[in-house]
Amino acid sequence: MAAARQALSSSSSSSNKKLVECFYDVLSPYTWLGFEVLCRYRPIWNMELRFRPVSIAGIMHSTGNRAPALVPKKGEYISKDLLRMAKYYQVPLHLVKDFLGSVLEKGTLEAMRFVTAVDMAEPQFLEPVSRELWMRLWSRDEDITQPESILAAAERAGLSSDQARKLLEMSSSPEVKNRLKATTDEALKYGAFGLPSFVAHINEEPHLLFGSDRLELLGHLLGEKWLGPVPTPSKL
Ligand SMILES: N[C@@H](CCC(=O)N[C@@H](CS)C(=O)NCC(=O)O)C(=O)O
Repeated sequence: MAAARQALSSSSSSSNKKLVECFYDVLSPYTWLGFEVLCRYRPIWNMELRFRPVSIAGIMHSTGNRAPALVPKKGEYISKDLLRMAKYYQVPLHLVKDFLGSVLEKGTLEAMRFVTAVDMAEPQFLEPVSRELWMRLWSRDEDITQPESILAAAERAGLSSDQARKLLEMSSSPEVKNRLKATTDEALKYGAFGLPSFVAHINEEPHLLFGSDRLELLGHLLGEKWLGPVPTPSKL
């Protein structure tokens, strides 16, 4: 909350942009869809978009929730829904063959600690590093748990191998672990129970929205027009 207040005061003094926080973990495929569409709207809507890395495992554990894919019928539905949404949202998402074993079991804690280190030390790389991790896992079905996988994503995002190694070292520090936990706690305080969780700050009131399918409503709350998942200049 303190971070949101600080971002609000520094942004609102220089512009009227409304702060939108996107709480995310690269384990979540639905979040990737929402993340990409919000990036497309950043130059269109009068908003300041802030990416906030969290731990989805921490959110699930604290709220007593669990991954919907663990309910077999939901898992079946989600496999179809994700592909339909990916096509509609124009995000190159494909299904992971062994989601329960290779993703849920191993988790993304190391990857999200790395992302948090990037946020703290090289914030200009936060967006591309997150995208490259999603590309590895949810587009090419590649590992993101091993250090070399994380380093490969970081270098693809434009970090030098030296920078990436330093960030990897930093990602096991208490500062980074505490920051990831603090951001996860912030999301929980806003009422998050899953991801993506977006928090729109309107008239100093935080509004929590859950789901990549809530972006039209987000636009409505911001007083902005929804132009579909792929807004083009001709529609402006
Ligand atoms: N309808 C939502 C589904 C989002 C979703 O299922 N997110 C998962 C992680 S990928 C989650 O956290 N689910 C928690 C829940 O459904 O309670 C969307 O379109 O984004």
